[in-house]
Order: sequence, then structure tokens, then C-alpha cells
Amino acid sequence: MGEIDPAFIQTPENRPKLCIIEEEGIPVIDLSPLFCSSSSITDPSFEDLVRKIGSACREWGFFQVINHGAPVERRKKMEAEARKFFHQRKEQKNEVRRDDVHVIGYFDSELTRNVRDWKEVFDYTVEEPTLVPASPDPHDHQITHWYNKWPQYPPHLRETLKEYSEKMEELALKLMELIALSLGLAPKRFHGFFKDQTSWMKLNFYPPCPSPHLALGCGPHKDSGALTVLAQDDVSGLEVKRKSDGQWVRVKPRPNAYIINVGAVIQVWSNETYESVEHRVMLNTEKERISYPFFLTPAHYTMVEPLEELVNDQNPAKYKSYNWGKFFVTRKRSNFVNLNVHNIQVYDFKIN
Ligand SMILES: O=C(O)CCC(=O)C(=O)O
Ligand SMILES: [Fe+2]
Repeated sequence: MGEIDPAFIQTPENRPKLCIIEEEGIPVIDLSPLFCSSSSITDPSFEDLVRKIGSACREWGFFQVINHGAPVERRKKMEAEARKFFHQRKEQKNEVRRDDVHVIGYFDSELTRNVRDWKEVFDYTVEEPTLVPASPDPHDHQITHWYNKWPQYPPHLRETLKEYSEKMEELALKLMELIALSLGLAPKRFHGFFKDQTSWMKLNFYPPCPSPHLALGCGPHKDSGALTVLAQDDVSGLEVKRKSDGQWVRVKPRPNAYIINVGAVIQVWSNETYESVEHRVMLNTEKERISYPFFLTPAHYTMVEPLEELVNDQNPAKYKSYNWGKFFVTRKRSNFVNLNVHNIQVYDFKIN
């Protein structure tokens, strides 16, 4: 990428102001009570953890976790391999390029809300193959298999990424237990939805950009899955829209921490007790940046709707039920081609 193409230029209201609000930032939560062998659900330290998770989900929709139990070496190894992949020549990366049929792989022209993001991505699904609807058409009931595209170089990328995403899945499911408890549900209430998961991982590579005031590494968006577990390197860029006042707040890189955010599926399951919050990625003129979100997402056949335990006469369902698989494939397509229509989002299913 060199000169900035008009396709990258954000609309004036979305152009980033280059002043940064860091302040106290998003909450940081210590997960060590999870790994204390004597600790049980009724321990005060565990109850305190559940309370902290609940208020972070309610007030921010975002938080960082430390002492999370995911091994640092796997993360370091994965980051080194990811850099090797992105530092190759374009022709080599194009060997695993995503296309209309195989929507998983390498890509350098991703769109968020129809504007190009200044980044390259490589994505893969956790299950191989992953079962999804063959098309976004609601009348088409065919199912298809998504296979990952693995590059020849670096030679061990596949194993390294698989090892890494196994740990991310474990962490994400642990966090889902804490979230369930914080909503007054049984800890494993959500687990069944992920039996035939469509979860996936994305490596985001943001090269330096000559015009960080006009373009974004990733335009403002909300994650559409259940939960995102994100690692970033030591270059900052991620910004979260603070719920209390709508200000963009920078998430300061914290070595080995993970950034967690509530996706739209939890917003619906919790009947809006928790909300998926907008975030974006700012660029800089000097340094490349890498980030790796793991998106925990349910089985394609899941009908996403407010949980019956959380709905009653005083608090009726705020969303109609929708099919996760159809939503997912529609969203994947709209990140790929500019369909000149608004992206499907959970508010399309909101009951007014
Ligand atoms: O690069 C980041 O820090 C965040 C990326 C992101 O929000 C996404 O890929 O959904
Ligand atoms: Fe995101």
C-alpha cells in the first residue's frame, strides 16, 4: 500500500481527530480467582470477580483481563509467525487469497460499513471444516463447508495458530461462564450454543499510513458474535466509544493482557442488559501494528433470541429471533464487496 486511495477516506464525521483520550481507560480485571484450586463459586473472591465482570459488561461492553491462564509463549510464537506471513511479497500472500467462493484466507481490501480499511487480514475458522448456510438467501436451506486456506510459509503457521486458538476458546468459554453467573444464570448456560461453533480468528496487519487523519485501520463497528478475545501488540490504535459520553477512548497496550468485548449475540441473549459497543482502529505514519481477535460464535443453526429466563411481563423481549448462520454469511459478504446497502446488524431484529 502506498498513496492513499479515495476508497480509504472516511466520511467527515468518521474521520479521526488525532488527540487521544487515555485516562483510566477500560476496566482491567484480574482472573486469578479462576485458577485458585480452593476457590468455589461461593468464595468472596469469586463473587467479587463475577460482580466486576457484570459491571464492566454493563458500563463499558469492554474490559482487559490479566492472570488469564493463557500461555504467553504461544502468543509470542503466534505473533512472530504472523509477522513472517505478512512481511512476504504480495504474490505469495495472494496464494491463499479469499475469493467469492472461499471467503476465508488472506485479504487486503476489507470494508467496514462500505469504506476500505487500511489493513491486511488473514482469517481461519476454528473447526475444519466449518458448517454454514450456502447463501444469505433465507429460502435457501443448503449448507456448505468452509475450509481454511493455509499458506506454505511460514511452514508451521497452521499448527501454531491452532494451538493458539484452542487456548482462546478455553478462555472465551470461561468468560462466558462468568458472564452467565453475572446474569444470574447457571454457569454453563451458554455452552450448548457452541457445540458446533462457527468461531474464527483473524490476524489484522496495519501498515503505517501516510494519512492517519483521513483513513482508519478498521472503521467504527460492533462485533457481531458472542464474545471477542483480542490480543494487540505494543503499538496502540484501538479505540472504544465510551458509553457514558460517546467519547473515543484509546485502549493502552498492556503486555500479555487480553481485551474482551461483548458481541451483538450477548446483547440479544441478555435482552440488552449488556450491549455490544462500537470500536475502531486508528493508524500512525511510522509503525506497523498487529492484532488478533478470536471471535466466539455459535453453531450456524442457532436461533439467537433473548433468553427466556431474562424476559418477563415487565421486561419483554427486545429482539425477534434470527438465524446466526444467515447473519454470519451476510456479514462476511458485506465486508468483502461494496453492496452499497447498509450492513446487516442486530438492530434490524429489534422490536420497537
Ligand atoms: O485491531 C484491533 O485492535 C481491533 C480489531 C477489531 O476490532 C476487529 O477486527 O473486529
Ligand atoms: Fe472489532
